[in-house]
Amino acid sequence: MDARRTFQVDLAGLVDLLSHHLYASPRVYVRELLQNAVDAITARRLAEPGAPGSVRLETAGDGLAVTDTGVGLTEAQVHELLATIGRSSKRDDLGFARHDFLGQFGIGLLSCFLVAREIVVETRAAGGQTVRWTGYDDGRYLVEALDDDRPVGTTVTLVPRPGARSWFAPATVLELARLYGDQLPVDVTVDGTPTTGAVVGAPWDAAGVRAWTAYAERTMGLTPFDVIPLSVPEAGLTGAAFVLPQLVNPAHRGGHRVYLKHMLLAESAEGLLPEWAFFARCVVNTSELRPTASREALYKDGLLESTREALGDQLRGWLVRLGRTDPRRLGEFLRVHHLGVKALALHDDAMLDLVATWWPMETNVGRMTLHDFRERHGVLRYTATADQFRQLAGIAAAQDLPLVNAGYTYDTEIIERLAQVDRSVRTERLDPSDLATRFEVLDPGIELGLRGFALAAQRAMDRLGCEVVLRAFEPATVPALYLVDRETAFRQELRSTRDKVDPVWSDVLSALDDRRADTRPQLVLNHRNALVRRVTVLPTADLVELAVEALYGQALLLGYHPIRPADAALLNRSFLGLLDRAVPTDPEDGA
Ligand SMILES: Nc1ncnc2c1ncn2[C@@H]1O[C@H](COP(=O)(O)OP(=O)(O)OP(=O)(O)O)[C@@H](O)[C@H]1O
Repeated sequence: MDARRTFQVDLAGLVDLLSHHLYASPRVYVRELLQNAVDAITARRLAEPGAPGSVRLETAGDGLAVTDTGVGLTEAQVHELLATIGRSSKRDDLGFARHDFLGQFGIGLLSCFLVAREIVVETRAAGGQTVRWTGYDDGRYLVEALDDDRPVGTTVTLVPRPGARSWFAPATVLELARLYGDQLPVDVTVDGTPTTGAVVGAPWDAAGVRAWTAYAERTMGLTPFDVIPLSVPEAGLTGAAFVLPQLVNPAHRGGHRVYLKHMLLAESAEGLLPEWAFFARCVVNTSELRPTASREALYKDGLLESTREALGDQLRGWLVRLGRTDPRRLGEFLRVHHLGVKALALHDDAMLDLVATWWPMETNVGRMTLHDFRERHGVLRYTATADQFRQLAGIAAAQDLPLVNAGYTYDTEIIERLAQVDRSVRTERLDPSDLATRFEVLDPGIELGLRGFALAAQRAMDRLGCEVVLRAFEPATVPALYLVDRETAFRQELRSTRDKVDPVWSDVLSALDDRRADTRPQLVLNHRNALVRRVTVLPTADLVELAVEALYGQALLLGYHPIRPADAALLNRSFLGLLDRAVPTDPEDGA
């Protein structure tokens, strides 16, 4: 005996699955109905090219009727296609989706049960009799032959579920039909109002910038900085990328408006552009990319990947072209989107060149591009933090050292990458302690005369692990500089972090620390500065200490160095000490 049986399907359970796990919202029911109507018209036109193509949605009573001029179904087809979940007429003999059609899974009609308790399909195929199929949400269905002579086509009528009536409000149906179907190549009306064609269409093939701009304003509420036409023939894709007029957060990946065979798939699809292209939003129509079963996103496959690359190339091409033909406009673009372009430059030579040629950077000899800086000054000398630039820009300029502020995001990497890509590019990261080697040493006679001062000053600074050096440098207005080499600065920061974190991290950080490698930070006093010269001849060691401590504190603050507790205590002491000496004592006050 053959023990094989057929699965039973619990329709209520399946509808629940669809509504809670497959579709994001019941609103997709309008899309599925439109899609079936359009596919039926396509099927009819395959045999009868001049056949009418219209879809009428009518919100009579509290339900909805959708009438199409498509192929219709024979009674046998009704039994086969409507009564079997997962059966579709839109797949070929091998079970692949047929290219002409939108549907493929054989579950679309089921989605109507998200909002309807009853679905009635009245349909007539050419040469056949009208058939009425009534499906109930408990899984029963009824098929009857009708004796009427309606034109070839189908009317699907939905009887709302209690609680789902709002999905059938005329304004809602109109809005949804427009949303999903405004690009369909057939006439769709909702209660007589057209929703397709020139009224709200996208200018797919007209492709004029003005038409696209108007489209972007209408659908995305933005006036693009520019419109880049897109085309990827292997994906049957055409459309446009809108360059955003404002800065967007790179972490917030914007979605794209994707139409699949002219039916809206998603208003915010991801994965169509490479991540770096966050300055653009697309609207595209594709015939070859595949939808996920919920039809709300693109299926991630090799074709999507190669399409993404091709679209990335088209955006990159636009940027490079703009650099060649309209640098002023490229400048405007970069002012808004430089972060994205710089991120791109880390991997892409054309973008690297674009940034080096067109992006003006802050330098201590005025704003200029890296390209111009190199032409004028040879070596790309830079500081890796903006604080260091602020501290050293003026001093370096006075020593004739042109300096780029590479403290902004990606700038250091970009400069270093320039040297990797082109061996003739020389770069140099300025180490503050190297700067001291460019300062003039004092005349040995003068130096000898200041020995007493130097000893007292060094005594004051020993407590802070700092070495006092006397030099002469420009600008003379700067009395003192606190210079610490890069490695030591790093370890100092590590130590101050370690003091603040919990023991586990503290141990990890200790392992990175090697005090023996520390070089002592230097307090460089400027003998060209009049105040410093006066300090060097102060009569007592006490006063020298106070004054040197004050100069130290000022140099720390000026250089944006971190203030440790010991520094704060010292600043306090020297400030109050100096104040005490500056303010006359009150004769009345015994103290
Ligand atoms: N308006 C219609 N006119 C003619 N045939 C229809 C109509 N609506 C549905 N059908 C038939 O019913 C079948 C099942 O429809 P259903 O919407 O469930 O799945 P599908 O459109 O094939 O695939 P998908 O789940 O991807 O939408 C279709 O393949 C089609 O043959």
